[in-house]
Amino acid sequence: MPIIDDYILKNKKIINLTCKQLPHVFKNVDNQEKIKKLLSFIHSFSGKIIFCLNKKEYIQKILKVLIENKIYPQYIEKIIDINKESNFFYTNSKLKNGFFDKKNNILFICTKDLLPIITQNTSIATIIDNTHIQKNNLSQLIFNHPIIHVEHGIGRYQGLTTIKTASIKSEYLIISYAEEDKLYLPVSSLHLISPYTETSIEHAPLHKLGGDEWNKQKQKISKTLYDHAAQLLDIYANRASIEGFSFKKNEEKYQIFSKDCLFQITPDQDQVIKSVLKDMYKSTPMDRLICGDVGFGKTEIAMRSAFLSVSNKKQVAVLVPTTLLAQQHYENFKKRFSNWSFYIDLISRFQNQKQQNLLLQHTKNGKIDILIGTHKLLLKEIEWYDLGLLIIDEEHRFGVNHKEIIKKKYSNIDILTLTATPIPRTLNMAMTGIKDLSIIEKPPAQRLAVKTYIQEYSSTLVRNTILREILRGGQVYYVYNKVKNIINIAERLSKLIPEANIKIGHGQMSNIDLQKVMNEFYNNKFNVLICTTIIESGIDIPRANTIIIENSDHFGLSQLHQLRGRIGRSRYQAYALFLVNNFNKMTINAKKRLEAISSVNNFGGGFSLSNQDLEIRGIGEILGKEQSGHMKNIGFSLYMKLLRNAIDLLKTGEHLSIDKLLKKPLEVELYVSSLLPDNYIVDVNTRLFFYKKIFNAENENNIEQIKNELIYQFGPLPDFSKNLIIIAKIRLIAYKIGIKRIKSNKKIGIIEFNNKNSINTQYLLKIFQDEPNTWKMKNSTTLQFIWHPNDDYLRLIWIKNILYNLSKQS
Ligand SMILES: Nc1ncnc2c1ncn2[C@@H]1O[C@H](COP(=O)(O)OP(=O)(O)OP(=O)(O)O)[C@@H](O)[C@H]1O
Repeated sequence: MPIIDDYILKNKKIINLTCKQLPHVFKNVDNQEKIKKLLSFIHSFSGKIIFCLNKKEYIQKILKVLIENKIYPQYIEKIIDINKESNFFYTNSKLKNGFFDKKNNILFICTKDLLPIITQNTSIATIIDNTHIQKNNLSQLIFNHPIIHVEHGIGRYQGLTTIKTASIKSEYLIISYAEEDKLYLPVSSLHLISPYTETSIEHAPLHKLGGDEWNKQKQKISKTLYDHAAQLLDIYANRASIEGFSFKKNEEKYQIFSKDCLFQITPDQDQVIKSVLKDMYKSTPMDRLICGDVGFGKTEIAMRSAFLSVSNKKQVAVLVPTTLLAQQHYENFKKRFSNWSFYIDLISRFQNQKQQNLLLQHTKNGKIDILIGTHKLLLKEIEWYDLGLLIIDEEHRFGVNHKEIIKKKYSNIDILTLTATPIPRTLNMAMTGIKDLSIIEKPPAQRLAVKTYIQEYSSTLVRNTILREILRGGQVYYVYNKVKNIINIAERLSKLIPEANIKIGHGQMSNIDLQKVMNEFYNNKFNVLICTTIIESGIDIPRANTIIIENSDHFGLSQLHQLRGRIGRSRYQAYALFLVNNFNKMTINAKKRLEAISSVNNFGGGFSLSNQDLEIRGIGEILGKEQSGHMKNIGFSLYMKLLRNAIDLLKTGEHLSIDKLLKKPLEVELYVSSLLPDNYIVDVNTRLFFYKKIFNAENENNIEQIKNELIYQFGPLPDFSKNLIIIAKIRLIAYKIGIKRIKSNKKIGIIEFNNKNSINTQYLLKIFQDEPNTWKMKNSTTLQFIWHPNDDYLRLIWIKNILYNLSKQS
């Protein structure tokens, strides 16, 4: 799953210079060093540049700096204070026609609330003057925010610093602890820290460096982790022991069914379908979660698995959250299976008792092959002739109670769960491996990312937005979530846009009326549907490509994402306009949600939004009460990390202790300067991002890719950064063969092995023979060496080659 940083850097080329440095540039215009950095950035960047400044006085200051340095005429076409422009559409069209179509570099000056609008445009660098907007990326470290270090506990992140000891330069993360102690953490050890979001920022319970408190907490937690891991292993074992049905392949029929699909499935869809079918061929019951963002084509996967089931004479239940979606699926399944004689039916709360009884009878006697329905499918009275597969669509919409019923009622059949925005509990199950997980990462071809705007309500804006859509022949969802007033909204909009043909749809209408409206909308009989969130789940109307949501600050994050997912489902550009009444009156969490939704404006954001949602809401929601208490002490990320280690240890039958859980990290100190200098990458968060990426890389190829990414974005690697890349590769190999520590001073060094290692002893003997003056055994697990070449880079290459050969088994 790409994290947001990744997305920003890879796809949009937005560089956020939200660092503590920049305000100083503005406040302290005499600081030549900082001005130089800023100017070098402007010179090096070939896209468009926005300065997003909070205070008017900064605008004056930066203008002064730029004009004094003759930057203005050469690099900047125009400087405007966008904040003066109150009407978004005016601003936006101006952006499009006036500035952003031009190839020259542009400097934009604006205040932060307008940033989401401007960043819709590609190739923009934004320079933001405080950390406010960055909060939307919660996975990133924020100055002064609490973080947790596995060995030292909770402290506060205080930025990065370069430290030079005996001519060696490296970069360190500063973490402050209680009593003003500070820890300097080498960037190669970033994996030891995790975010801590359990309390408000101010109330984080900081630990004392070297104190006992943290160790005590960890000891306590190891017991809980043990129990939790054992419980999970029990679940895996139970699952593996349940005997299910193993479906038989019928390649010929399956190929015919696949060929009927109206589109070419994407490689991701293909991969996911293969995993699903493979599960179904096995005799243990499938429990697989398919995560694919809104509109990515999960339904076809459901249909193909259903086909395998019914062609094995096994019934299929398709459980969906709303009657509207049930109806849509019913029609789509009927169309998709129209060349086959399988019997498909729909159960809903709108059927009368007689109709329902008949359905129940047909389900019991096996007449029905595929039954689609809402919670009705969970009724006690439903009995199946021979059920083989349960498909749960929009899993995030079902509560714990429903899931309990499912577990009991459908314990030994195959279950396929589909979701775009998994809820924390499900995410957790996938993370701990209780469920198998497949992800559809990419959308079908020809999709365009929805353009999202967050604006205060304005009737002109609403009129313009609706008109633009209907004039190009498209349709509009207008979401207003209070049934009581919805009729007034319809009147207001009819007056405002007499050109539009408007109708209402909501959950309190009779099923027949609602169905009629939806059918008419589907068939383009009118062009604006004013509706509640009933459309939120799965509704698929390719011609509807604008959505306007009133009071969008009252909606949850995944709800907003789902609603936006109703548009942009074909090849047309779609627009989402999230309206709020008053920016200044929004709650902090509402702001965070809207910032998050506008930042995840791309495809595949559902998964990261789920994670962000989790962080906004706090982790209390993820597990039962018992574990969440303990998690509060150590933070969600660390808890999950330790839990995974605990499961691994238990599997090997090892005794579990906190030291083992923490897996002492590998130490590499090689007496060479290695860092990404701040004149190479100015922004501290971007540096951190790359450090994390480099040291988390899974193999050498990944490191090479990151190196190329750096060169592409920031130019040729400085020498110190070349060293960093080699050190990352050294760490990878060292870890793989079971090395505990590599350490050196200017002349000699040591390589210390773990007791369990996989080094090639033949090669070890060979180096003793070939270079007797260089190598000796210091003790049974430690090798000592003398450094040969003088050049730092060559030394690193030398040691890397030695390790590489030690890792090769003959
Ligand atoms: N490979 C593909 N190529 C082209 N169109 C596709 C492809 N896969 C699916 N589609 C179309 O994309 C639209 C969305 O697909 P689908 O309804 O299956 O999405 P979904 O993943 O279920 O979304 P949601 O989570 O919003 O319910 C449908 O109109 C479908 O026909």
